[in-house]
Amino acid sequence: MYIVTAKEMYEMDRHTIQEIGLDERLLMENAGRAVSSKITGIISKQNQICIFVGSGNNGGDGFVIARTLHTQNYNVTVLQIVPDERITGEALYHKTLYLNCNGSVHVSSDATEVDKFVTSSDVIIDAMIGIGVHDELREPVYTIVSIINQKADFVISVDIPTGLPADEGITGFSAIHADWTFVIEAAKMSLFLEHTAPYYGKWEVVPIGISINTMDDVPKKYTWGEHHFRSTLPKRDPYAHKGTHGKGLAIGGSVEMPGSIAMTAKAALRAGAGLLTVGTAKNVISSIAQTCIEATYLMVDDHNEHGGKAAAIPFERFDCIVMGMGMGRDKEAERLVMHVLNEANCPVIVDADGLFHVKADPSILSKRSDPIIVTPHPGEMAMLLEVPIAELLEKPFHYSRAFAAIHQVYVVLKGKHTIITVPDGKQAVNQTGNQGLAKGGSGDVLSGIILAMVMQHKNIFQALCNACFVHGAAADLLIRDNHSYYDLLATDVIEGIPAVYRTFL
Ligand SMILES: NC(=O)C1=CN([C@@H]2O[C@H](COP(=O)(O)OP(=O)(O)OC[C@H]3O[C@@H](n4cnc5c(N)ncnc54)[C@H](OP(=O)(O)O)[C@@H]3O)[C@@H](O)[C@H]2O)[C@@H](O)CC1
Ligand SMILES: [K+]
Repeated sequence: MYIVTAKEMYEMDRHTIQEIGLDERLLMENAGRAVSSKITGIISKQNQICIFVGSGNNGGDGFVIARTLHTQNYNVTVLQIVPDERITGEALYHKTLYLNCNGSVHVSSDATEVDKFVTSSDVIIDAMIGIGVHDELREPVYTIVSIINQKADFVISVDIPTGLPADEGITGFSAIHADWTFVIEAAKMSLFLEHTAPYYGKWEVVPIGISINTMDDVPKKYTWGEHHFRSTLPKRDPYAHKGTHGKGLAIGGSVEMPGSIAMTAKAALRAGAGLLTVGTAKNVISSIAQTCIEATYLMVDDHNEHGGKAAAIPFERFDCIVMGMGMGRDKEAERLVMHVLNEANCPVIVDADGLFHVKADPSILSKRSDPIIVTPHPGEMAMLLEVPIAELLEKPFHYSRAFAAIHQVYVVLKGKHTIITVPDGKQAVNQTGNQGLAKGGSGDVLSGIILAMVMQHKNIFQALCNACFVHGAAADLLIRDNHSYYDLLATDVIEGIPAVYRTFL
């Protein structure tokens, strides 16, 4: 499923209409029909339905929905919130068809009238404004939206809640708070932003026959879900040996935080790493070796003796390295991070404290020829980019792309909607996971899964997307079967990985 800006969506519409030749009124018919067939799945013929229609093509979709529901004997009426002369083009064509079927249309934007329609309806269908919104809502739409938000029982938005921007980076708006939104053809960016996503309520994307196979410039953002995972996870070769599945090195852990690296190691092994070495401080080895007996250990740093021993890391033995989890923020850890980035000739994943050390000299990233993957949470990403966290969260696609391009790295920006970005700007949003993952250790587990996936895939983008998928899906299955959002632990997620493989493969 593509994720688009308003501009990209208009270009997809234009291409379908002008280059493919699909009549615009037919496209509107498809849109209205597709949304109607979803709406009939969640309302009943006993419901009083009022469709709020505006002057653009979103309103045109509303008239198609009105006719479709009316001809199927639903109790439906239209409240047109703009004067008749504002309904033009294909929207007027569809209004005429609806009227020809004896559909009823009231024209009013008066607050008292609107209030009456809202309070006497069980279901409001919002087809006032779609992706054509610009700036903050003007009157009378502003007041109509407020009345609906305060008094409506159940609101279904068509394409996007009225008033909500489709794009990232816009904060000054007021919008419908929908219970459900049926999104037309492609997910709009605002579905994945913390400050806009809640306005959609539940949502589903409905295809309407847009055809973009012949477009020169297809959108570079899409969602990553079950069918991607199934089709891209490499099959295990029956003749494989442990080396086939990668020799990984996980560097991190400190006396204060020995658990982080243990979780990374266990998660990597559960996710399919062939061999796993933990590189950590001497006194950390003794404390975690019992909990992760499948791993081997390498002493990379000993704070009690003579400082770093990083030079002793046999880089040639490893296919991929992950570092940073619980390693601490002292100078020795920084030296170790820089040493690995300078010397390792395999993909390196930098997480947690590793990112803090990279901040000292981010130019080190673009100097490497082997791939680098950074896995920040929003706070770490904001720190790396030197922007306020709120600003980052308003434009996470933009900032991920900027960081990936400047430093030529892969970025996994963790969050409710984890965004995976490739240096060339391609982006995916992972579709699995839940709020149970908002706990200490979650990122350490993801790092381990990423390590395992990078070693098993040829394509790093697919590896990162599949790692996020596995991590989130493990949490989803655990919540479904035997945990709650409250009690889920990072170690439970590791033990949930087998269920992901057994369910989806
Ligand atoms: N292209 C296609 O073929 C297809 C398009 N499709 C559908 O069309 C939708 C896009 O349609 P669109 O481009 O006509 O814009 P739309 O969202 O209806 O809004 C325009 C109206 O909003 C008004 N308005 C804007 N800002 C405002 C504000 N701040 N405060 C108040 N009013 C404001 C603006 O008024 P104006 O500012 O011009 O006075 C104008 O009247 C899309 O979301 C999808 O549902 C599908 O059917 C598939 C085929
Ligand atoms: K709408």
